[in-house]
Amino acid sequence: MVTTSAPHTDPAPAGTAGVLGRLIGEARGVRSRLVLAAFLGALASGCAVALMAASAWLIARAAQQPPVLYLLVAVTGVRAFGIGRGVFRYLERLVSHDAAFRVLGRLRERLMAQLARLAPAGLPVWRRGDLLARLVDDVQDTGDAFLRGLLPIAGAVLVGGGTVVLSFLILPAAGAALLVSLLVAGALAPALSARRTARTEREVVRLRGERSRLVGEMLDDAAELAVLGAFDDRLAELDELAERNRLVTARTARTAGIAAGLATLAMGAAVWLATVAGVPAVVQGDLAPVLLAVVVLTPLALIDVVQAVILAAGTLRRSAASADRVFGVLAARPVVPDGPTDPRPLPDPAAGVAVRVRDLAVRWPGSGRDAVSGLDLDLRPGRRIVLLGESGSGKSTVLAALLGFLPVRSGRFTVGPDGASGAGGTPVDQLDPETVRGLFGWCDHHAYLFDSTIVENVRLARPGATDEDVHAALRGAGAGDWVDGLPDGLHTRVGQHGLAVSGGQRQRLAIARALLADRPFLLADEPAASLDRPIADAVTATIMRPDPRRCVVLVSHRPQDVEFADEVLEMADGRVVRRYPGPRAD
Ligand SMILES: Nc1ncnc2c1ncn2[C@@H]1O[C@H](COP(=O)(O)OP(=O)(O)OP(=O)(O)O)[C@@H](O)[C@H]1O
Repeated sequence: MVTTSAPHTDPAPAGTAGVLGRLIGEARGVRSRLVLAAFLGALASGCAVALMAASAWLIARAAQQPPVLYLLVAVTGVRAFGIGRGVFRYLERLVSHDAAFRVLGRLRERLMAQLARLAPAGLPVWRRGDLLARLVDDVQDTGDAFLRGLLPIAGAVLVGGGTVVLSFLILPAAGAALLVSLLVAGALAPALSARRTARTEREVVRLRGERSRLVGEMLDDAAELAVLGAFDDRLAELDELAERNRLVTARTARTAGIAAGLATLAMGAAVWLATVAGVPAVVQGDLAPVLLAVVVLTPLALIDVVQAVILAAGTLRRSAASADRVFGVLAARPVVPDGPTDPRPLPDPAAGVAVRVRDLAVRWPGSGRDAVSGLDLDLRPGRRIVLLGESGSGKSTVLAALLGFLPVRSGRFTVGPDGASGAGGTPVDQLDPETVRGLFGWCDHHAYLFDSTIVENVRLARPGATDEDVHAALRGAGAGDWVDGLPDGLHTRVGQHGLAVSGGQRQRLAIARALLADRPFLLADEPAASLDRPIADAVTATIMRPDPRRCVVLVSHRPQDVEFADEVLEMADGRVVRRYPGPRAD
């Protein structure tokens, strides 16, 4: 079976500033939307501050009992700011989410393309659950860097700066006091909390990946763990992770709480300082009494703004840790290099294609030795080759190499028209890897079935195929009678992971897929493994049925399978140790 595993360690985490810089780089094309969102956010917060200032002025002025006409503008202003706050916040949400989702959409597309480049040999460097956490939760958190991080901070700077200028114009001492308070509340408090929680935010994200990995493994292997009695150990491990997560989260929350308290105190100090500076100014006639209410009360409206900055600072650190994990996937180098920019054309498959392998050596990522070496192989239309050998002798690796899942370390691997000499073939590294892979059909005993119908599961191999084509492939795979006997026929659902079908039926669906794909080369990796002898014989006979257009390579543990072969290769320790013609050889 073609599976891979290699230890993976993420590179050292990048600093928050570096990751955020890269994230801003990712926002190409939506930057004007982000700037607009920052302005709309500032307008919404600005309306809240203006509402407080206008209300303060209105109350103070009303206390002087002027003709009501003098109050009308302020009354209208209070209404307008009250409405404006909601309207601008709504618009800000609309624009910022639109921008963030565009960035995330592009990021997800690139991640999917990267997974396709890495699969299959390069993917298992991440455990499944961890990779899933990176693709779902971490990408989501990455979007928060804009929505709950950068934008609230940009809005706070704009509205905080504007309020300081306003206060300064009314009473310079109050403006200066507000500036200092804002620096303490909006910069010093978040910076202090950042120092204390720099590692914990990263740890929260890492623990989430760990948890996801563990839960994934428990769900995948639930039956085996239950039988082995190992479920409780896993649950205990999960509990331990949850406890560590609780401790780390509590520490982060405590620090954020202290920072929020400090910020509130600083803003309270701004109110107090404005009062201390404002009252003598009123007594000396330097400040109108109604404006005293404005400079004293306005800082209160900024408390929400600075609290949002403190939350944003925490969000930015967590988002940066998440984005770093996402960028880690994007930065992974594929095991097999991308194809040439200007690939040579393939021979026309209809006219017959031949694959020629000479002295080929390949090795798995992370392994220090070649899994297969010195391999010679000739695949031509109509040939049936059986690979025999002990477990671990390298049979599946030969198929992985043919499928282009592993790079050629040494030797020759060429594709050319049938009948051409070796020199007539083109080396695979000069061809488009996808096109070369398109020459091969693949069928192994772990064929994955999606929770869908039989027809859709088989049609995966050729998306444009009609129901009749699928039915013909199923008949070819010896599953025609079984499918016809089902109440819903082709449209019967196979259940989650194909649990509603037996092992033999699953194999036949896998063969039907390979037949429907109708590729010139069919690679079958122990398709009859774990099947009863009569069913295994029937499945193998179906795959090895003579077809002058198709070449089949069968990996098998069953010596009796040589009866179908033109050529038999026996492998041991990654090398072909014996090669002889099969009974069907010309
Ligand atoms: N992902 C991998 N990473 C590292 N080494 C691997 C990997 N997959 C296979 N190998 C190694 O390659 C060698 C050949 O394994 P391979 O799976 O090709 O043997 P096989 O003959 O197909 O065995 P089986 O019959 O059990 O499937 C073994 O030493 C194995 O440990």
